[in-house]
Amino acid sequence: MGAIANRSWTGARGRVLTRGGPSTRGAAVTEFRIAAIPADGIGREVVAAGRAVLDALQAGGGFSIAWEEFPWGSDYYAEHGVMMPEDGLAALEGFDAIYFGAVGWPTVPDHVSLWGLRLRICQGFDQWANVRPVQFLPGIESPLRKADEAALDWVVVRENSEGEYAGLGGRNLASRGRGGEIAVQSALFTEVGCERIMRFAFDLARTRTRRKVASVTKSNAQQYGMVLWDDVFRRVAADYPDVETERVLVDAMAAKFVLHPEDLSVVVASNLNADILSDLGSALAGSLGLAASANLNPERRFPSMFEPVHGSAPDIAGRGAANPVGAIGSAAMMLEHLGRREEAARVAAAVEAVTARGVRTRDVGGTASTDEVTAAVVAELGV
Ligand SMILES: NC(=O)c1ccc[n+]([C@@H]2O[C@H](COP(=O)([O-])OP(=O)(O)OC[C@H]3O[C@@H](n4cnc5c(N)ncnc54)[C@H](O)[C@@H]3O)[C@@H](O)[C@H]2O)c1
Ligand SMILES: O=C(O)[C@H](O)[C@@H](O)C(=O)O
Ligand SMILES: [K+]
Ligand SMILES: [Mn+2]
Repeated sequence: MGAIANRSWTGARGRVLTRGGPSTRGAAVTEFRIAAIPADGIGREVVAAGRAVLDALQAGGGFSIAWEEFPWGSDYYAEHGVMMPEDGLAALEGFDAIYFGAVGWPTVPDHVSLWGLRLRICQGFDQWANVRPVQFLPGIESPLRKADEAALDWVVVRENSEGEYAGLGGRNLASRGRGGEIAVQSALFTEVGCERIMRFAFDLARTRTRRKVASVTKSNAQQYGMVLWDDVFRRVAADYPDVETERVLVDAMAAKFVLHPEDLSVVVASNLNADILSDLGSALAGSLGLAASANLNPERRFPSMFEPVHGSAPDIAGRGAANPVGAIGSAAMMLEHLGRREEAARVAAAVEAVTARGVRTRDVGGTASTDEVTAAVVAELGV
């Protein structure tokens, strides 16, 4: 996780807050306006944890955070019939960043909750790059026998605006009579969409020790969209002769995650392929609860959104058992995005010190609660 803070997730083109910019109050104190959307289940528990860490950090001076919390999610849906208000995006637009928990609860169909909140924000704000690091933390055991710090250190770069999540298709209940229903779910691949995520991946690879990008494809079976994906990859790669490349079919990449993790650095994949692979990567690092992510609008025309990779985990919600490390790591990525690298590095180092000491939640073999891990991280910050 140290690497989360030490690298620029926006790649070589990374700039600090050109959109709007922070307001300044008093001498050299920067104030960030951050929208918190905890949403559902353990999303609420881990957002509270991440906020506690950031609040402890801001108490130490240098910057301050003006939080505004939005009560959107499945409870809001029960009351209002929508996951967020019609003008919700307009309400978020003026913020410097969005800190998100997780959306989804058994009372609302998952496709309604996901499309009504997370995808509405990601797609509405053109957060087309979803950056999901997979990293080794001290004191945490990986299910991979051979994994150590060097082997488990890669980033899944997820195309976050189109592909299998284009929402194209439909269901026809009537045309073929009872029992004959049909549904079509199409994927959309555009040259522009493929090119921008691939350039992002190559720029990111140039900031890493191992300059390599692996492209995940399925062009043997998907002869239109994925062949375009491959063609664009080849063309973009030609502009980065200093970066090693590889093209791997998604099923083989799943195996490679397990068998040759040391051979990966940046992994670029379409929306659905990356969604699946990033959960596998998190599990290999030890738990879904460890993984951080950033939904970036790299041009900074809109706020970017930071959230743990995991969902609302109804099976453990409300018990104080959620691992807050993924959410805290996402808060560190948010700080880095806001230009506070030094503080981001301190958060990452504090988390590493805490896991190394054995203060861990149950999913990673410990006995500590969400609050205990959070308090240990805050104490470690020493502010
Ligand atoms: N970005 C998001 O908001 C997001 C992501 C994934 C799933 N979802 C939604 O979340 C709901 C539950 O989905 P799911 O069960 O498939 O995935 P999940 O990520 O919520 O949980 C999968 C498993 O991992 C465990 N887990 C996840 N996060 C953990 C943490 N921080 N600490 C300890 N254990 C953790 C859970 O207990 C569960 O056993 C669904 O409604 C789904 O649509 C939302
Ligand atoms: O966007 C998705 O696919 C889901 O919310 C979730 O699985 C995620 O990874 O964000
Ligand atoms: K999430
Ligand atoms: Mn997922």
